[in-house]
Amino acid sequence: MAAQIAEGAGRLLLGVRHGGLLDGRLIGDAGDQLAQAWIGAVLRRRRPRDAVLSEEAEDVGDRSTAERVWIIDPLDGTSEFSYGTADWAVHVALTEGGRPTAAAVSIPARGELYRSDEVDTVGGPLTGRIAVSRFGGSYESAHVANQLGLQRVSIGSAGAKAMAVVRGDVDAYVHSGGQYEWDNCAPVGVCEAAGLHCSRLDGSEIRYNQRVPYMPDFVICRREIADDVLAALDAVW
Ligand SMILES: Nc1ncnc2c1ncn2[C@@H]1O[C@H](COP(=O)(O)O)[C@@H](OP(=O)(O)O)[C@H]1O
Ligand SMILES: [Mg+2]
Repeated sequence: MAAQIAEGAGRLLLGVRHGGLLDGRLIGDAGDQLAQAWIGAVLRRRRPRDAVLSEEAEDVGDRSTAERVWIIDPLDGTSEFSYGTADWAVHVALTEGGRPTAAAVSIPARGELYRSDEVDTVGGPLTGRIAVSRFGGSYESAHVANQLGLQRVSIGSAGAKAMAVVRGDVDAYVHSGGQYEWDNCAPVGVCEAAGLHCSRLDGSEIRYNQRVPYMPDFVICRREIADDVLAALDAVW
């Protein structure tokens, strides 16, 4: 279900970009609203008993007592989507007891769909690269890059950066300074299924469906470098 939703919303969003008829703020708003409307309708019809936390909607259901909560970002990387690049994503995760148990991330402009039930374990040679935000990343990510000698690669959208680790394009994605649960829940669900290290910057487990859905810091990286990344962070975090 998560994968179908991520793929379907991705098709809708490609439709929103069709023909270059909209631009700027208008295209971002249209994308956010249309993807949210469709995803909300699907979950109401198909999973009426589950609670839903989405960037673009009021909370649905009582998240404080619900065991099953869908955490959705209908369009992550709205500014990249508006700008016309390919680094934007749809995030769909089911959490149970605060952990993602089924997750999908689509990167529609690349024709890619990542799903926790089918993703391969990430292997192959390390690349010596780290994904950072288009806005340059944080002090902590720069420190990790310097300590491990990683080259920084700018990618928009949390989902697109996380999937760059899954694809094997980069070895790590280190974020601090703010994000919400919808920005990283489905990406973390896919990355965990792909055998990657995922934790808060202090090394603790990432838990979702908190009362205030703020998830401001995390690291996603290849297991081979996880100890070194956490040791580097220990000095600054
Ligand atoms: N300091 C911060 N506080 C809140 N949200 C942040 C943030 N930094 C990044 N984000 C959100 O995380 C997503 C990826 O950002 P970035 O590409 O800069 O890494 C974006 O989501 P949206 O595009 O869904 O708004 C962005 O809004
Ligand atoms: Mg987002």
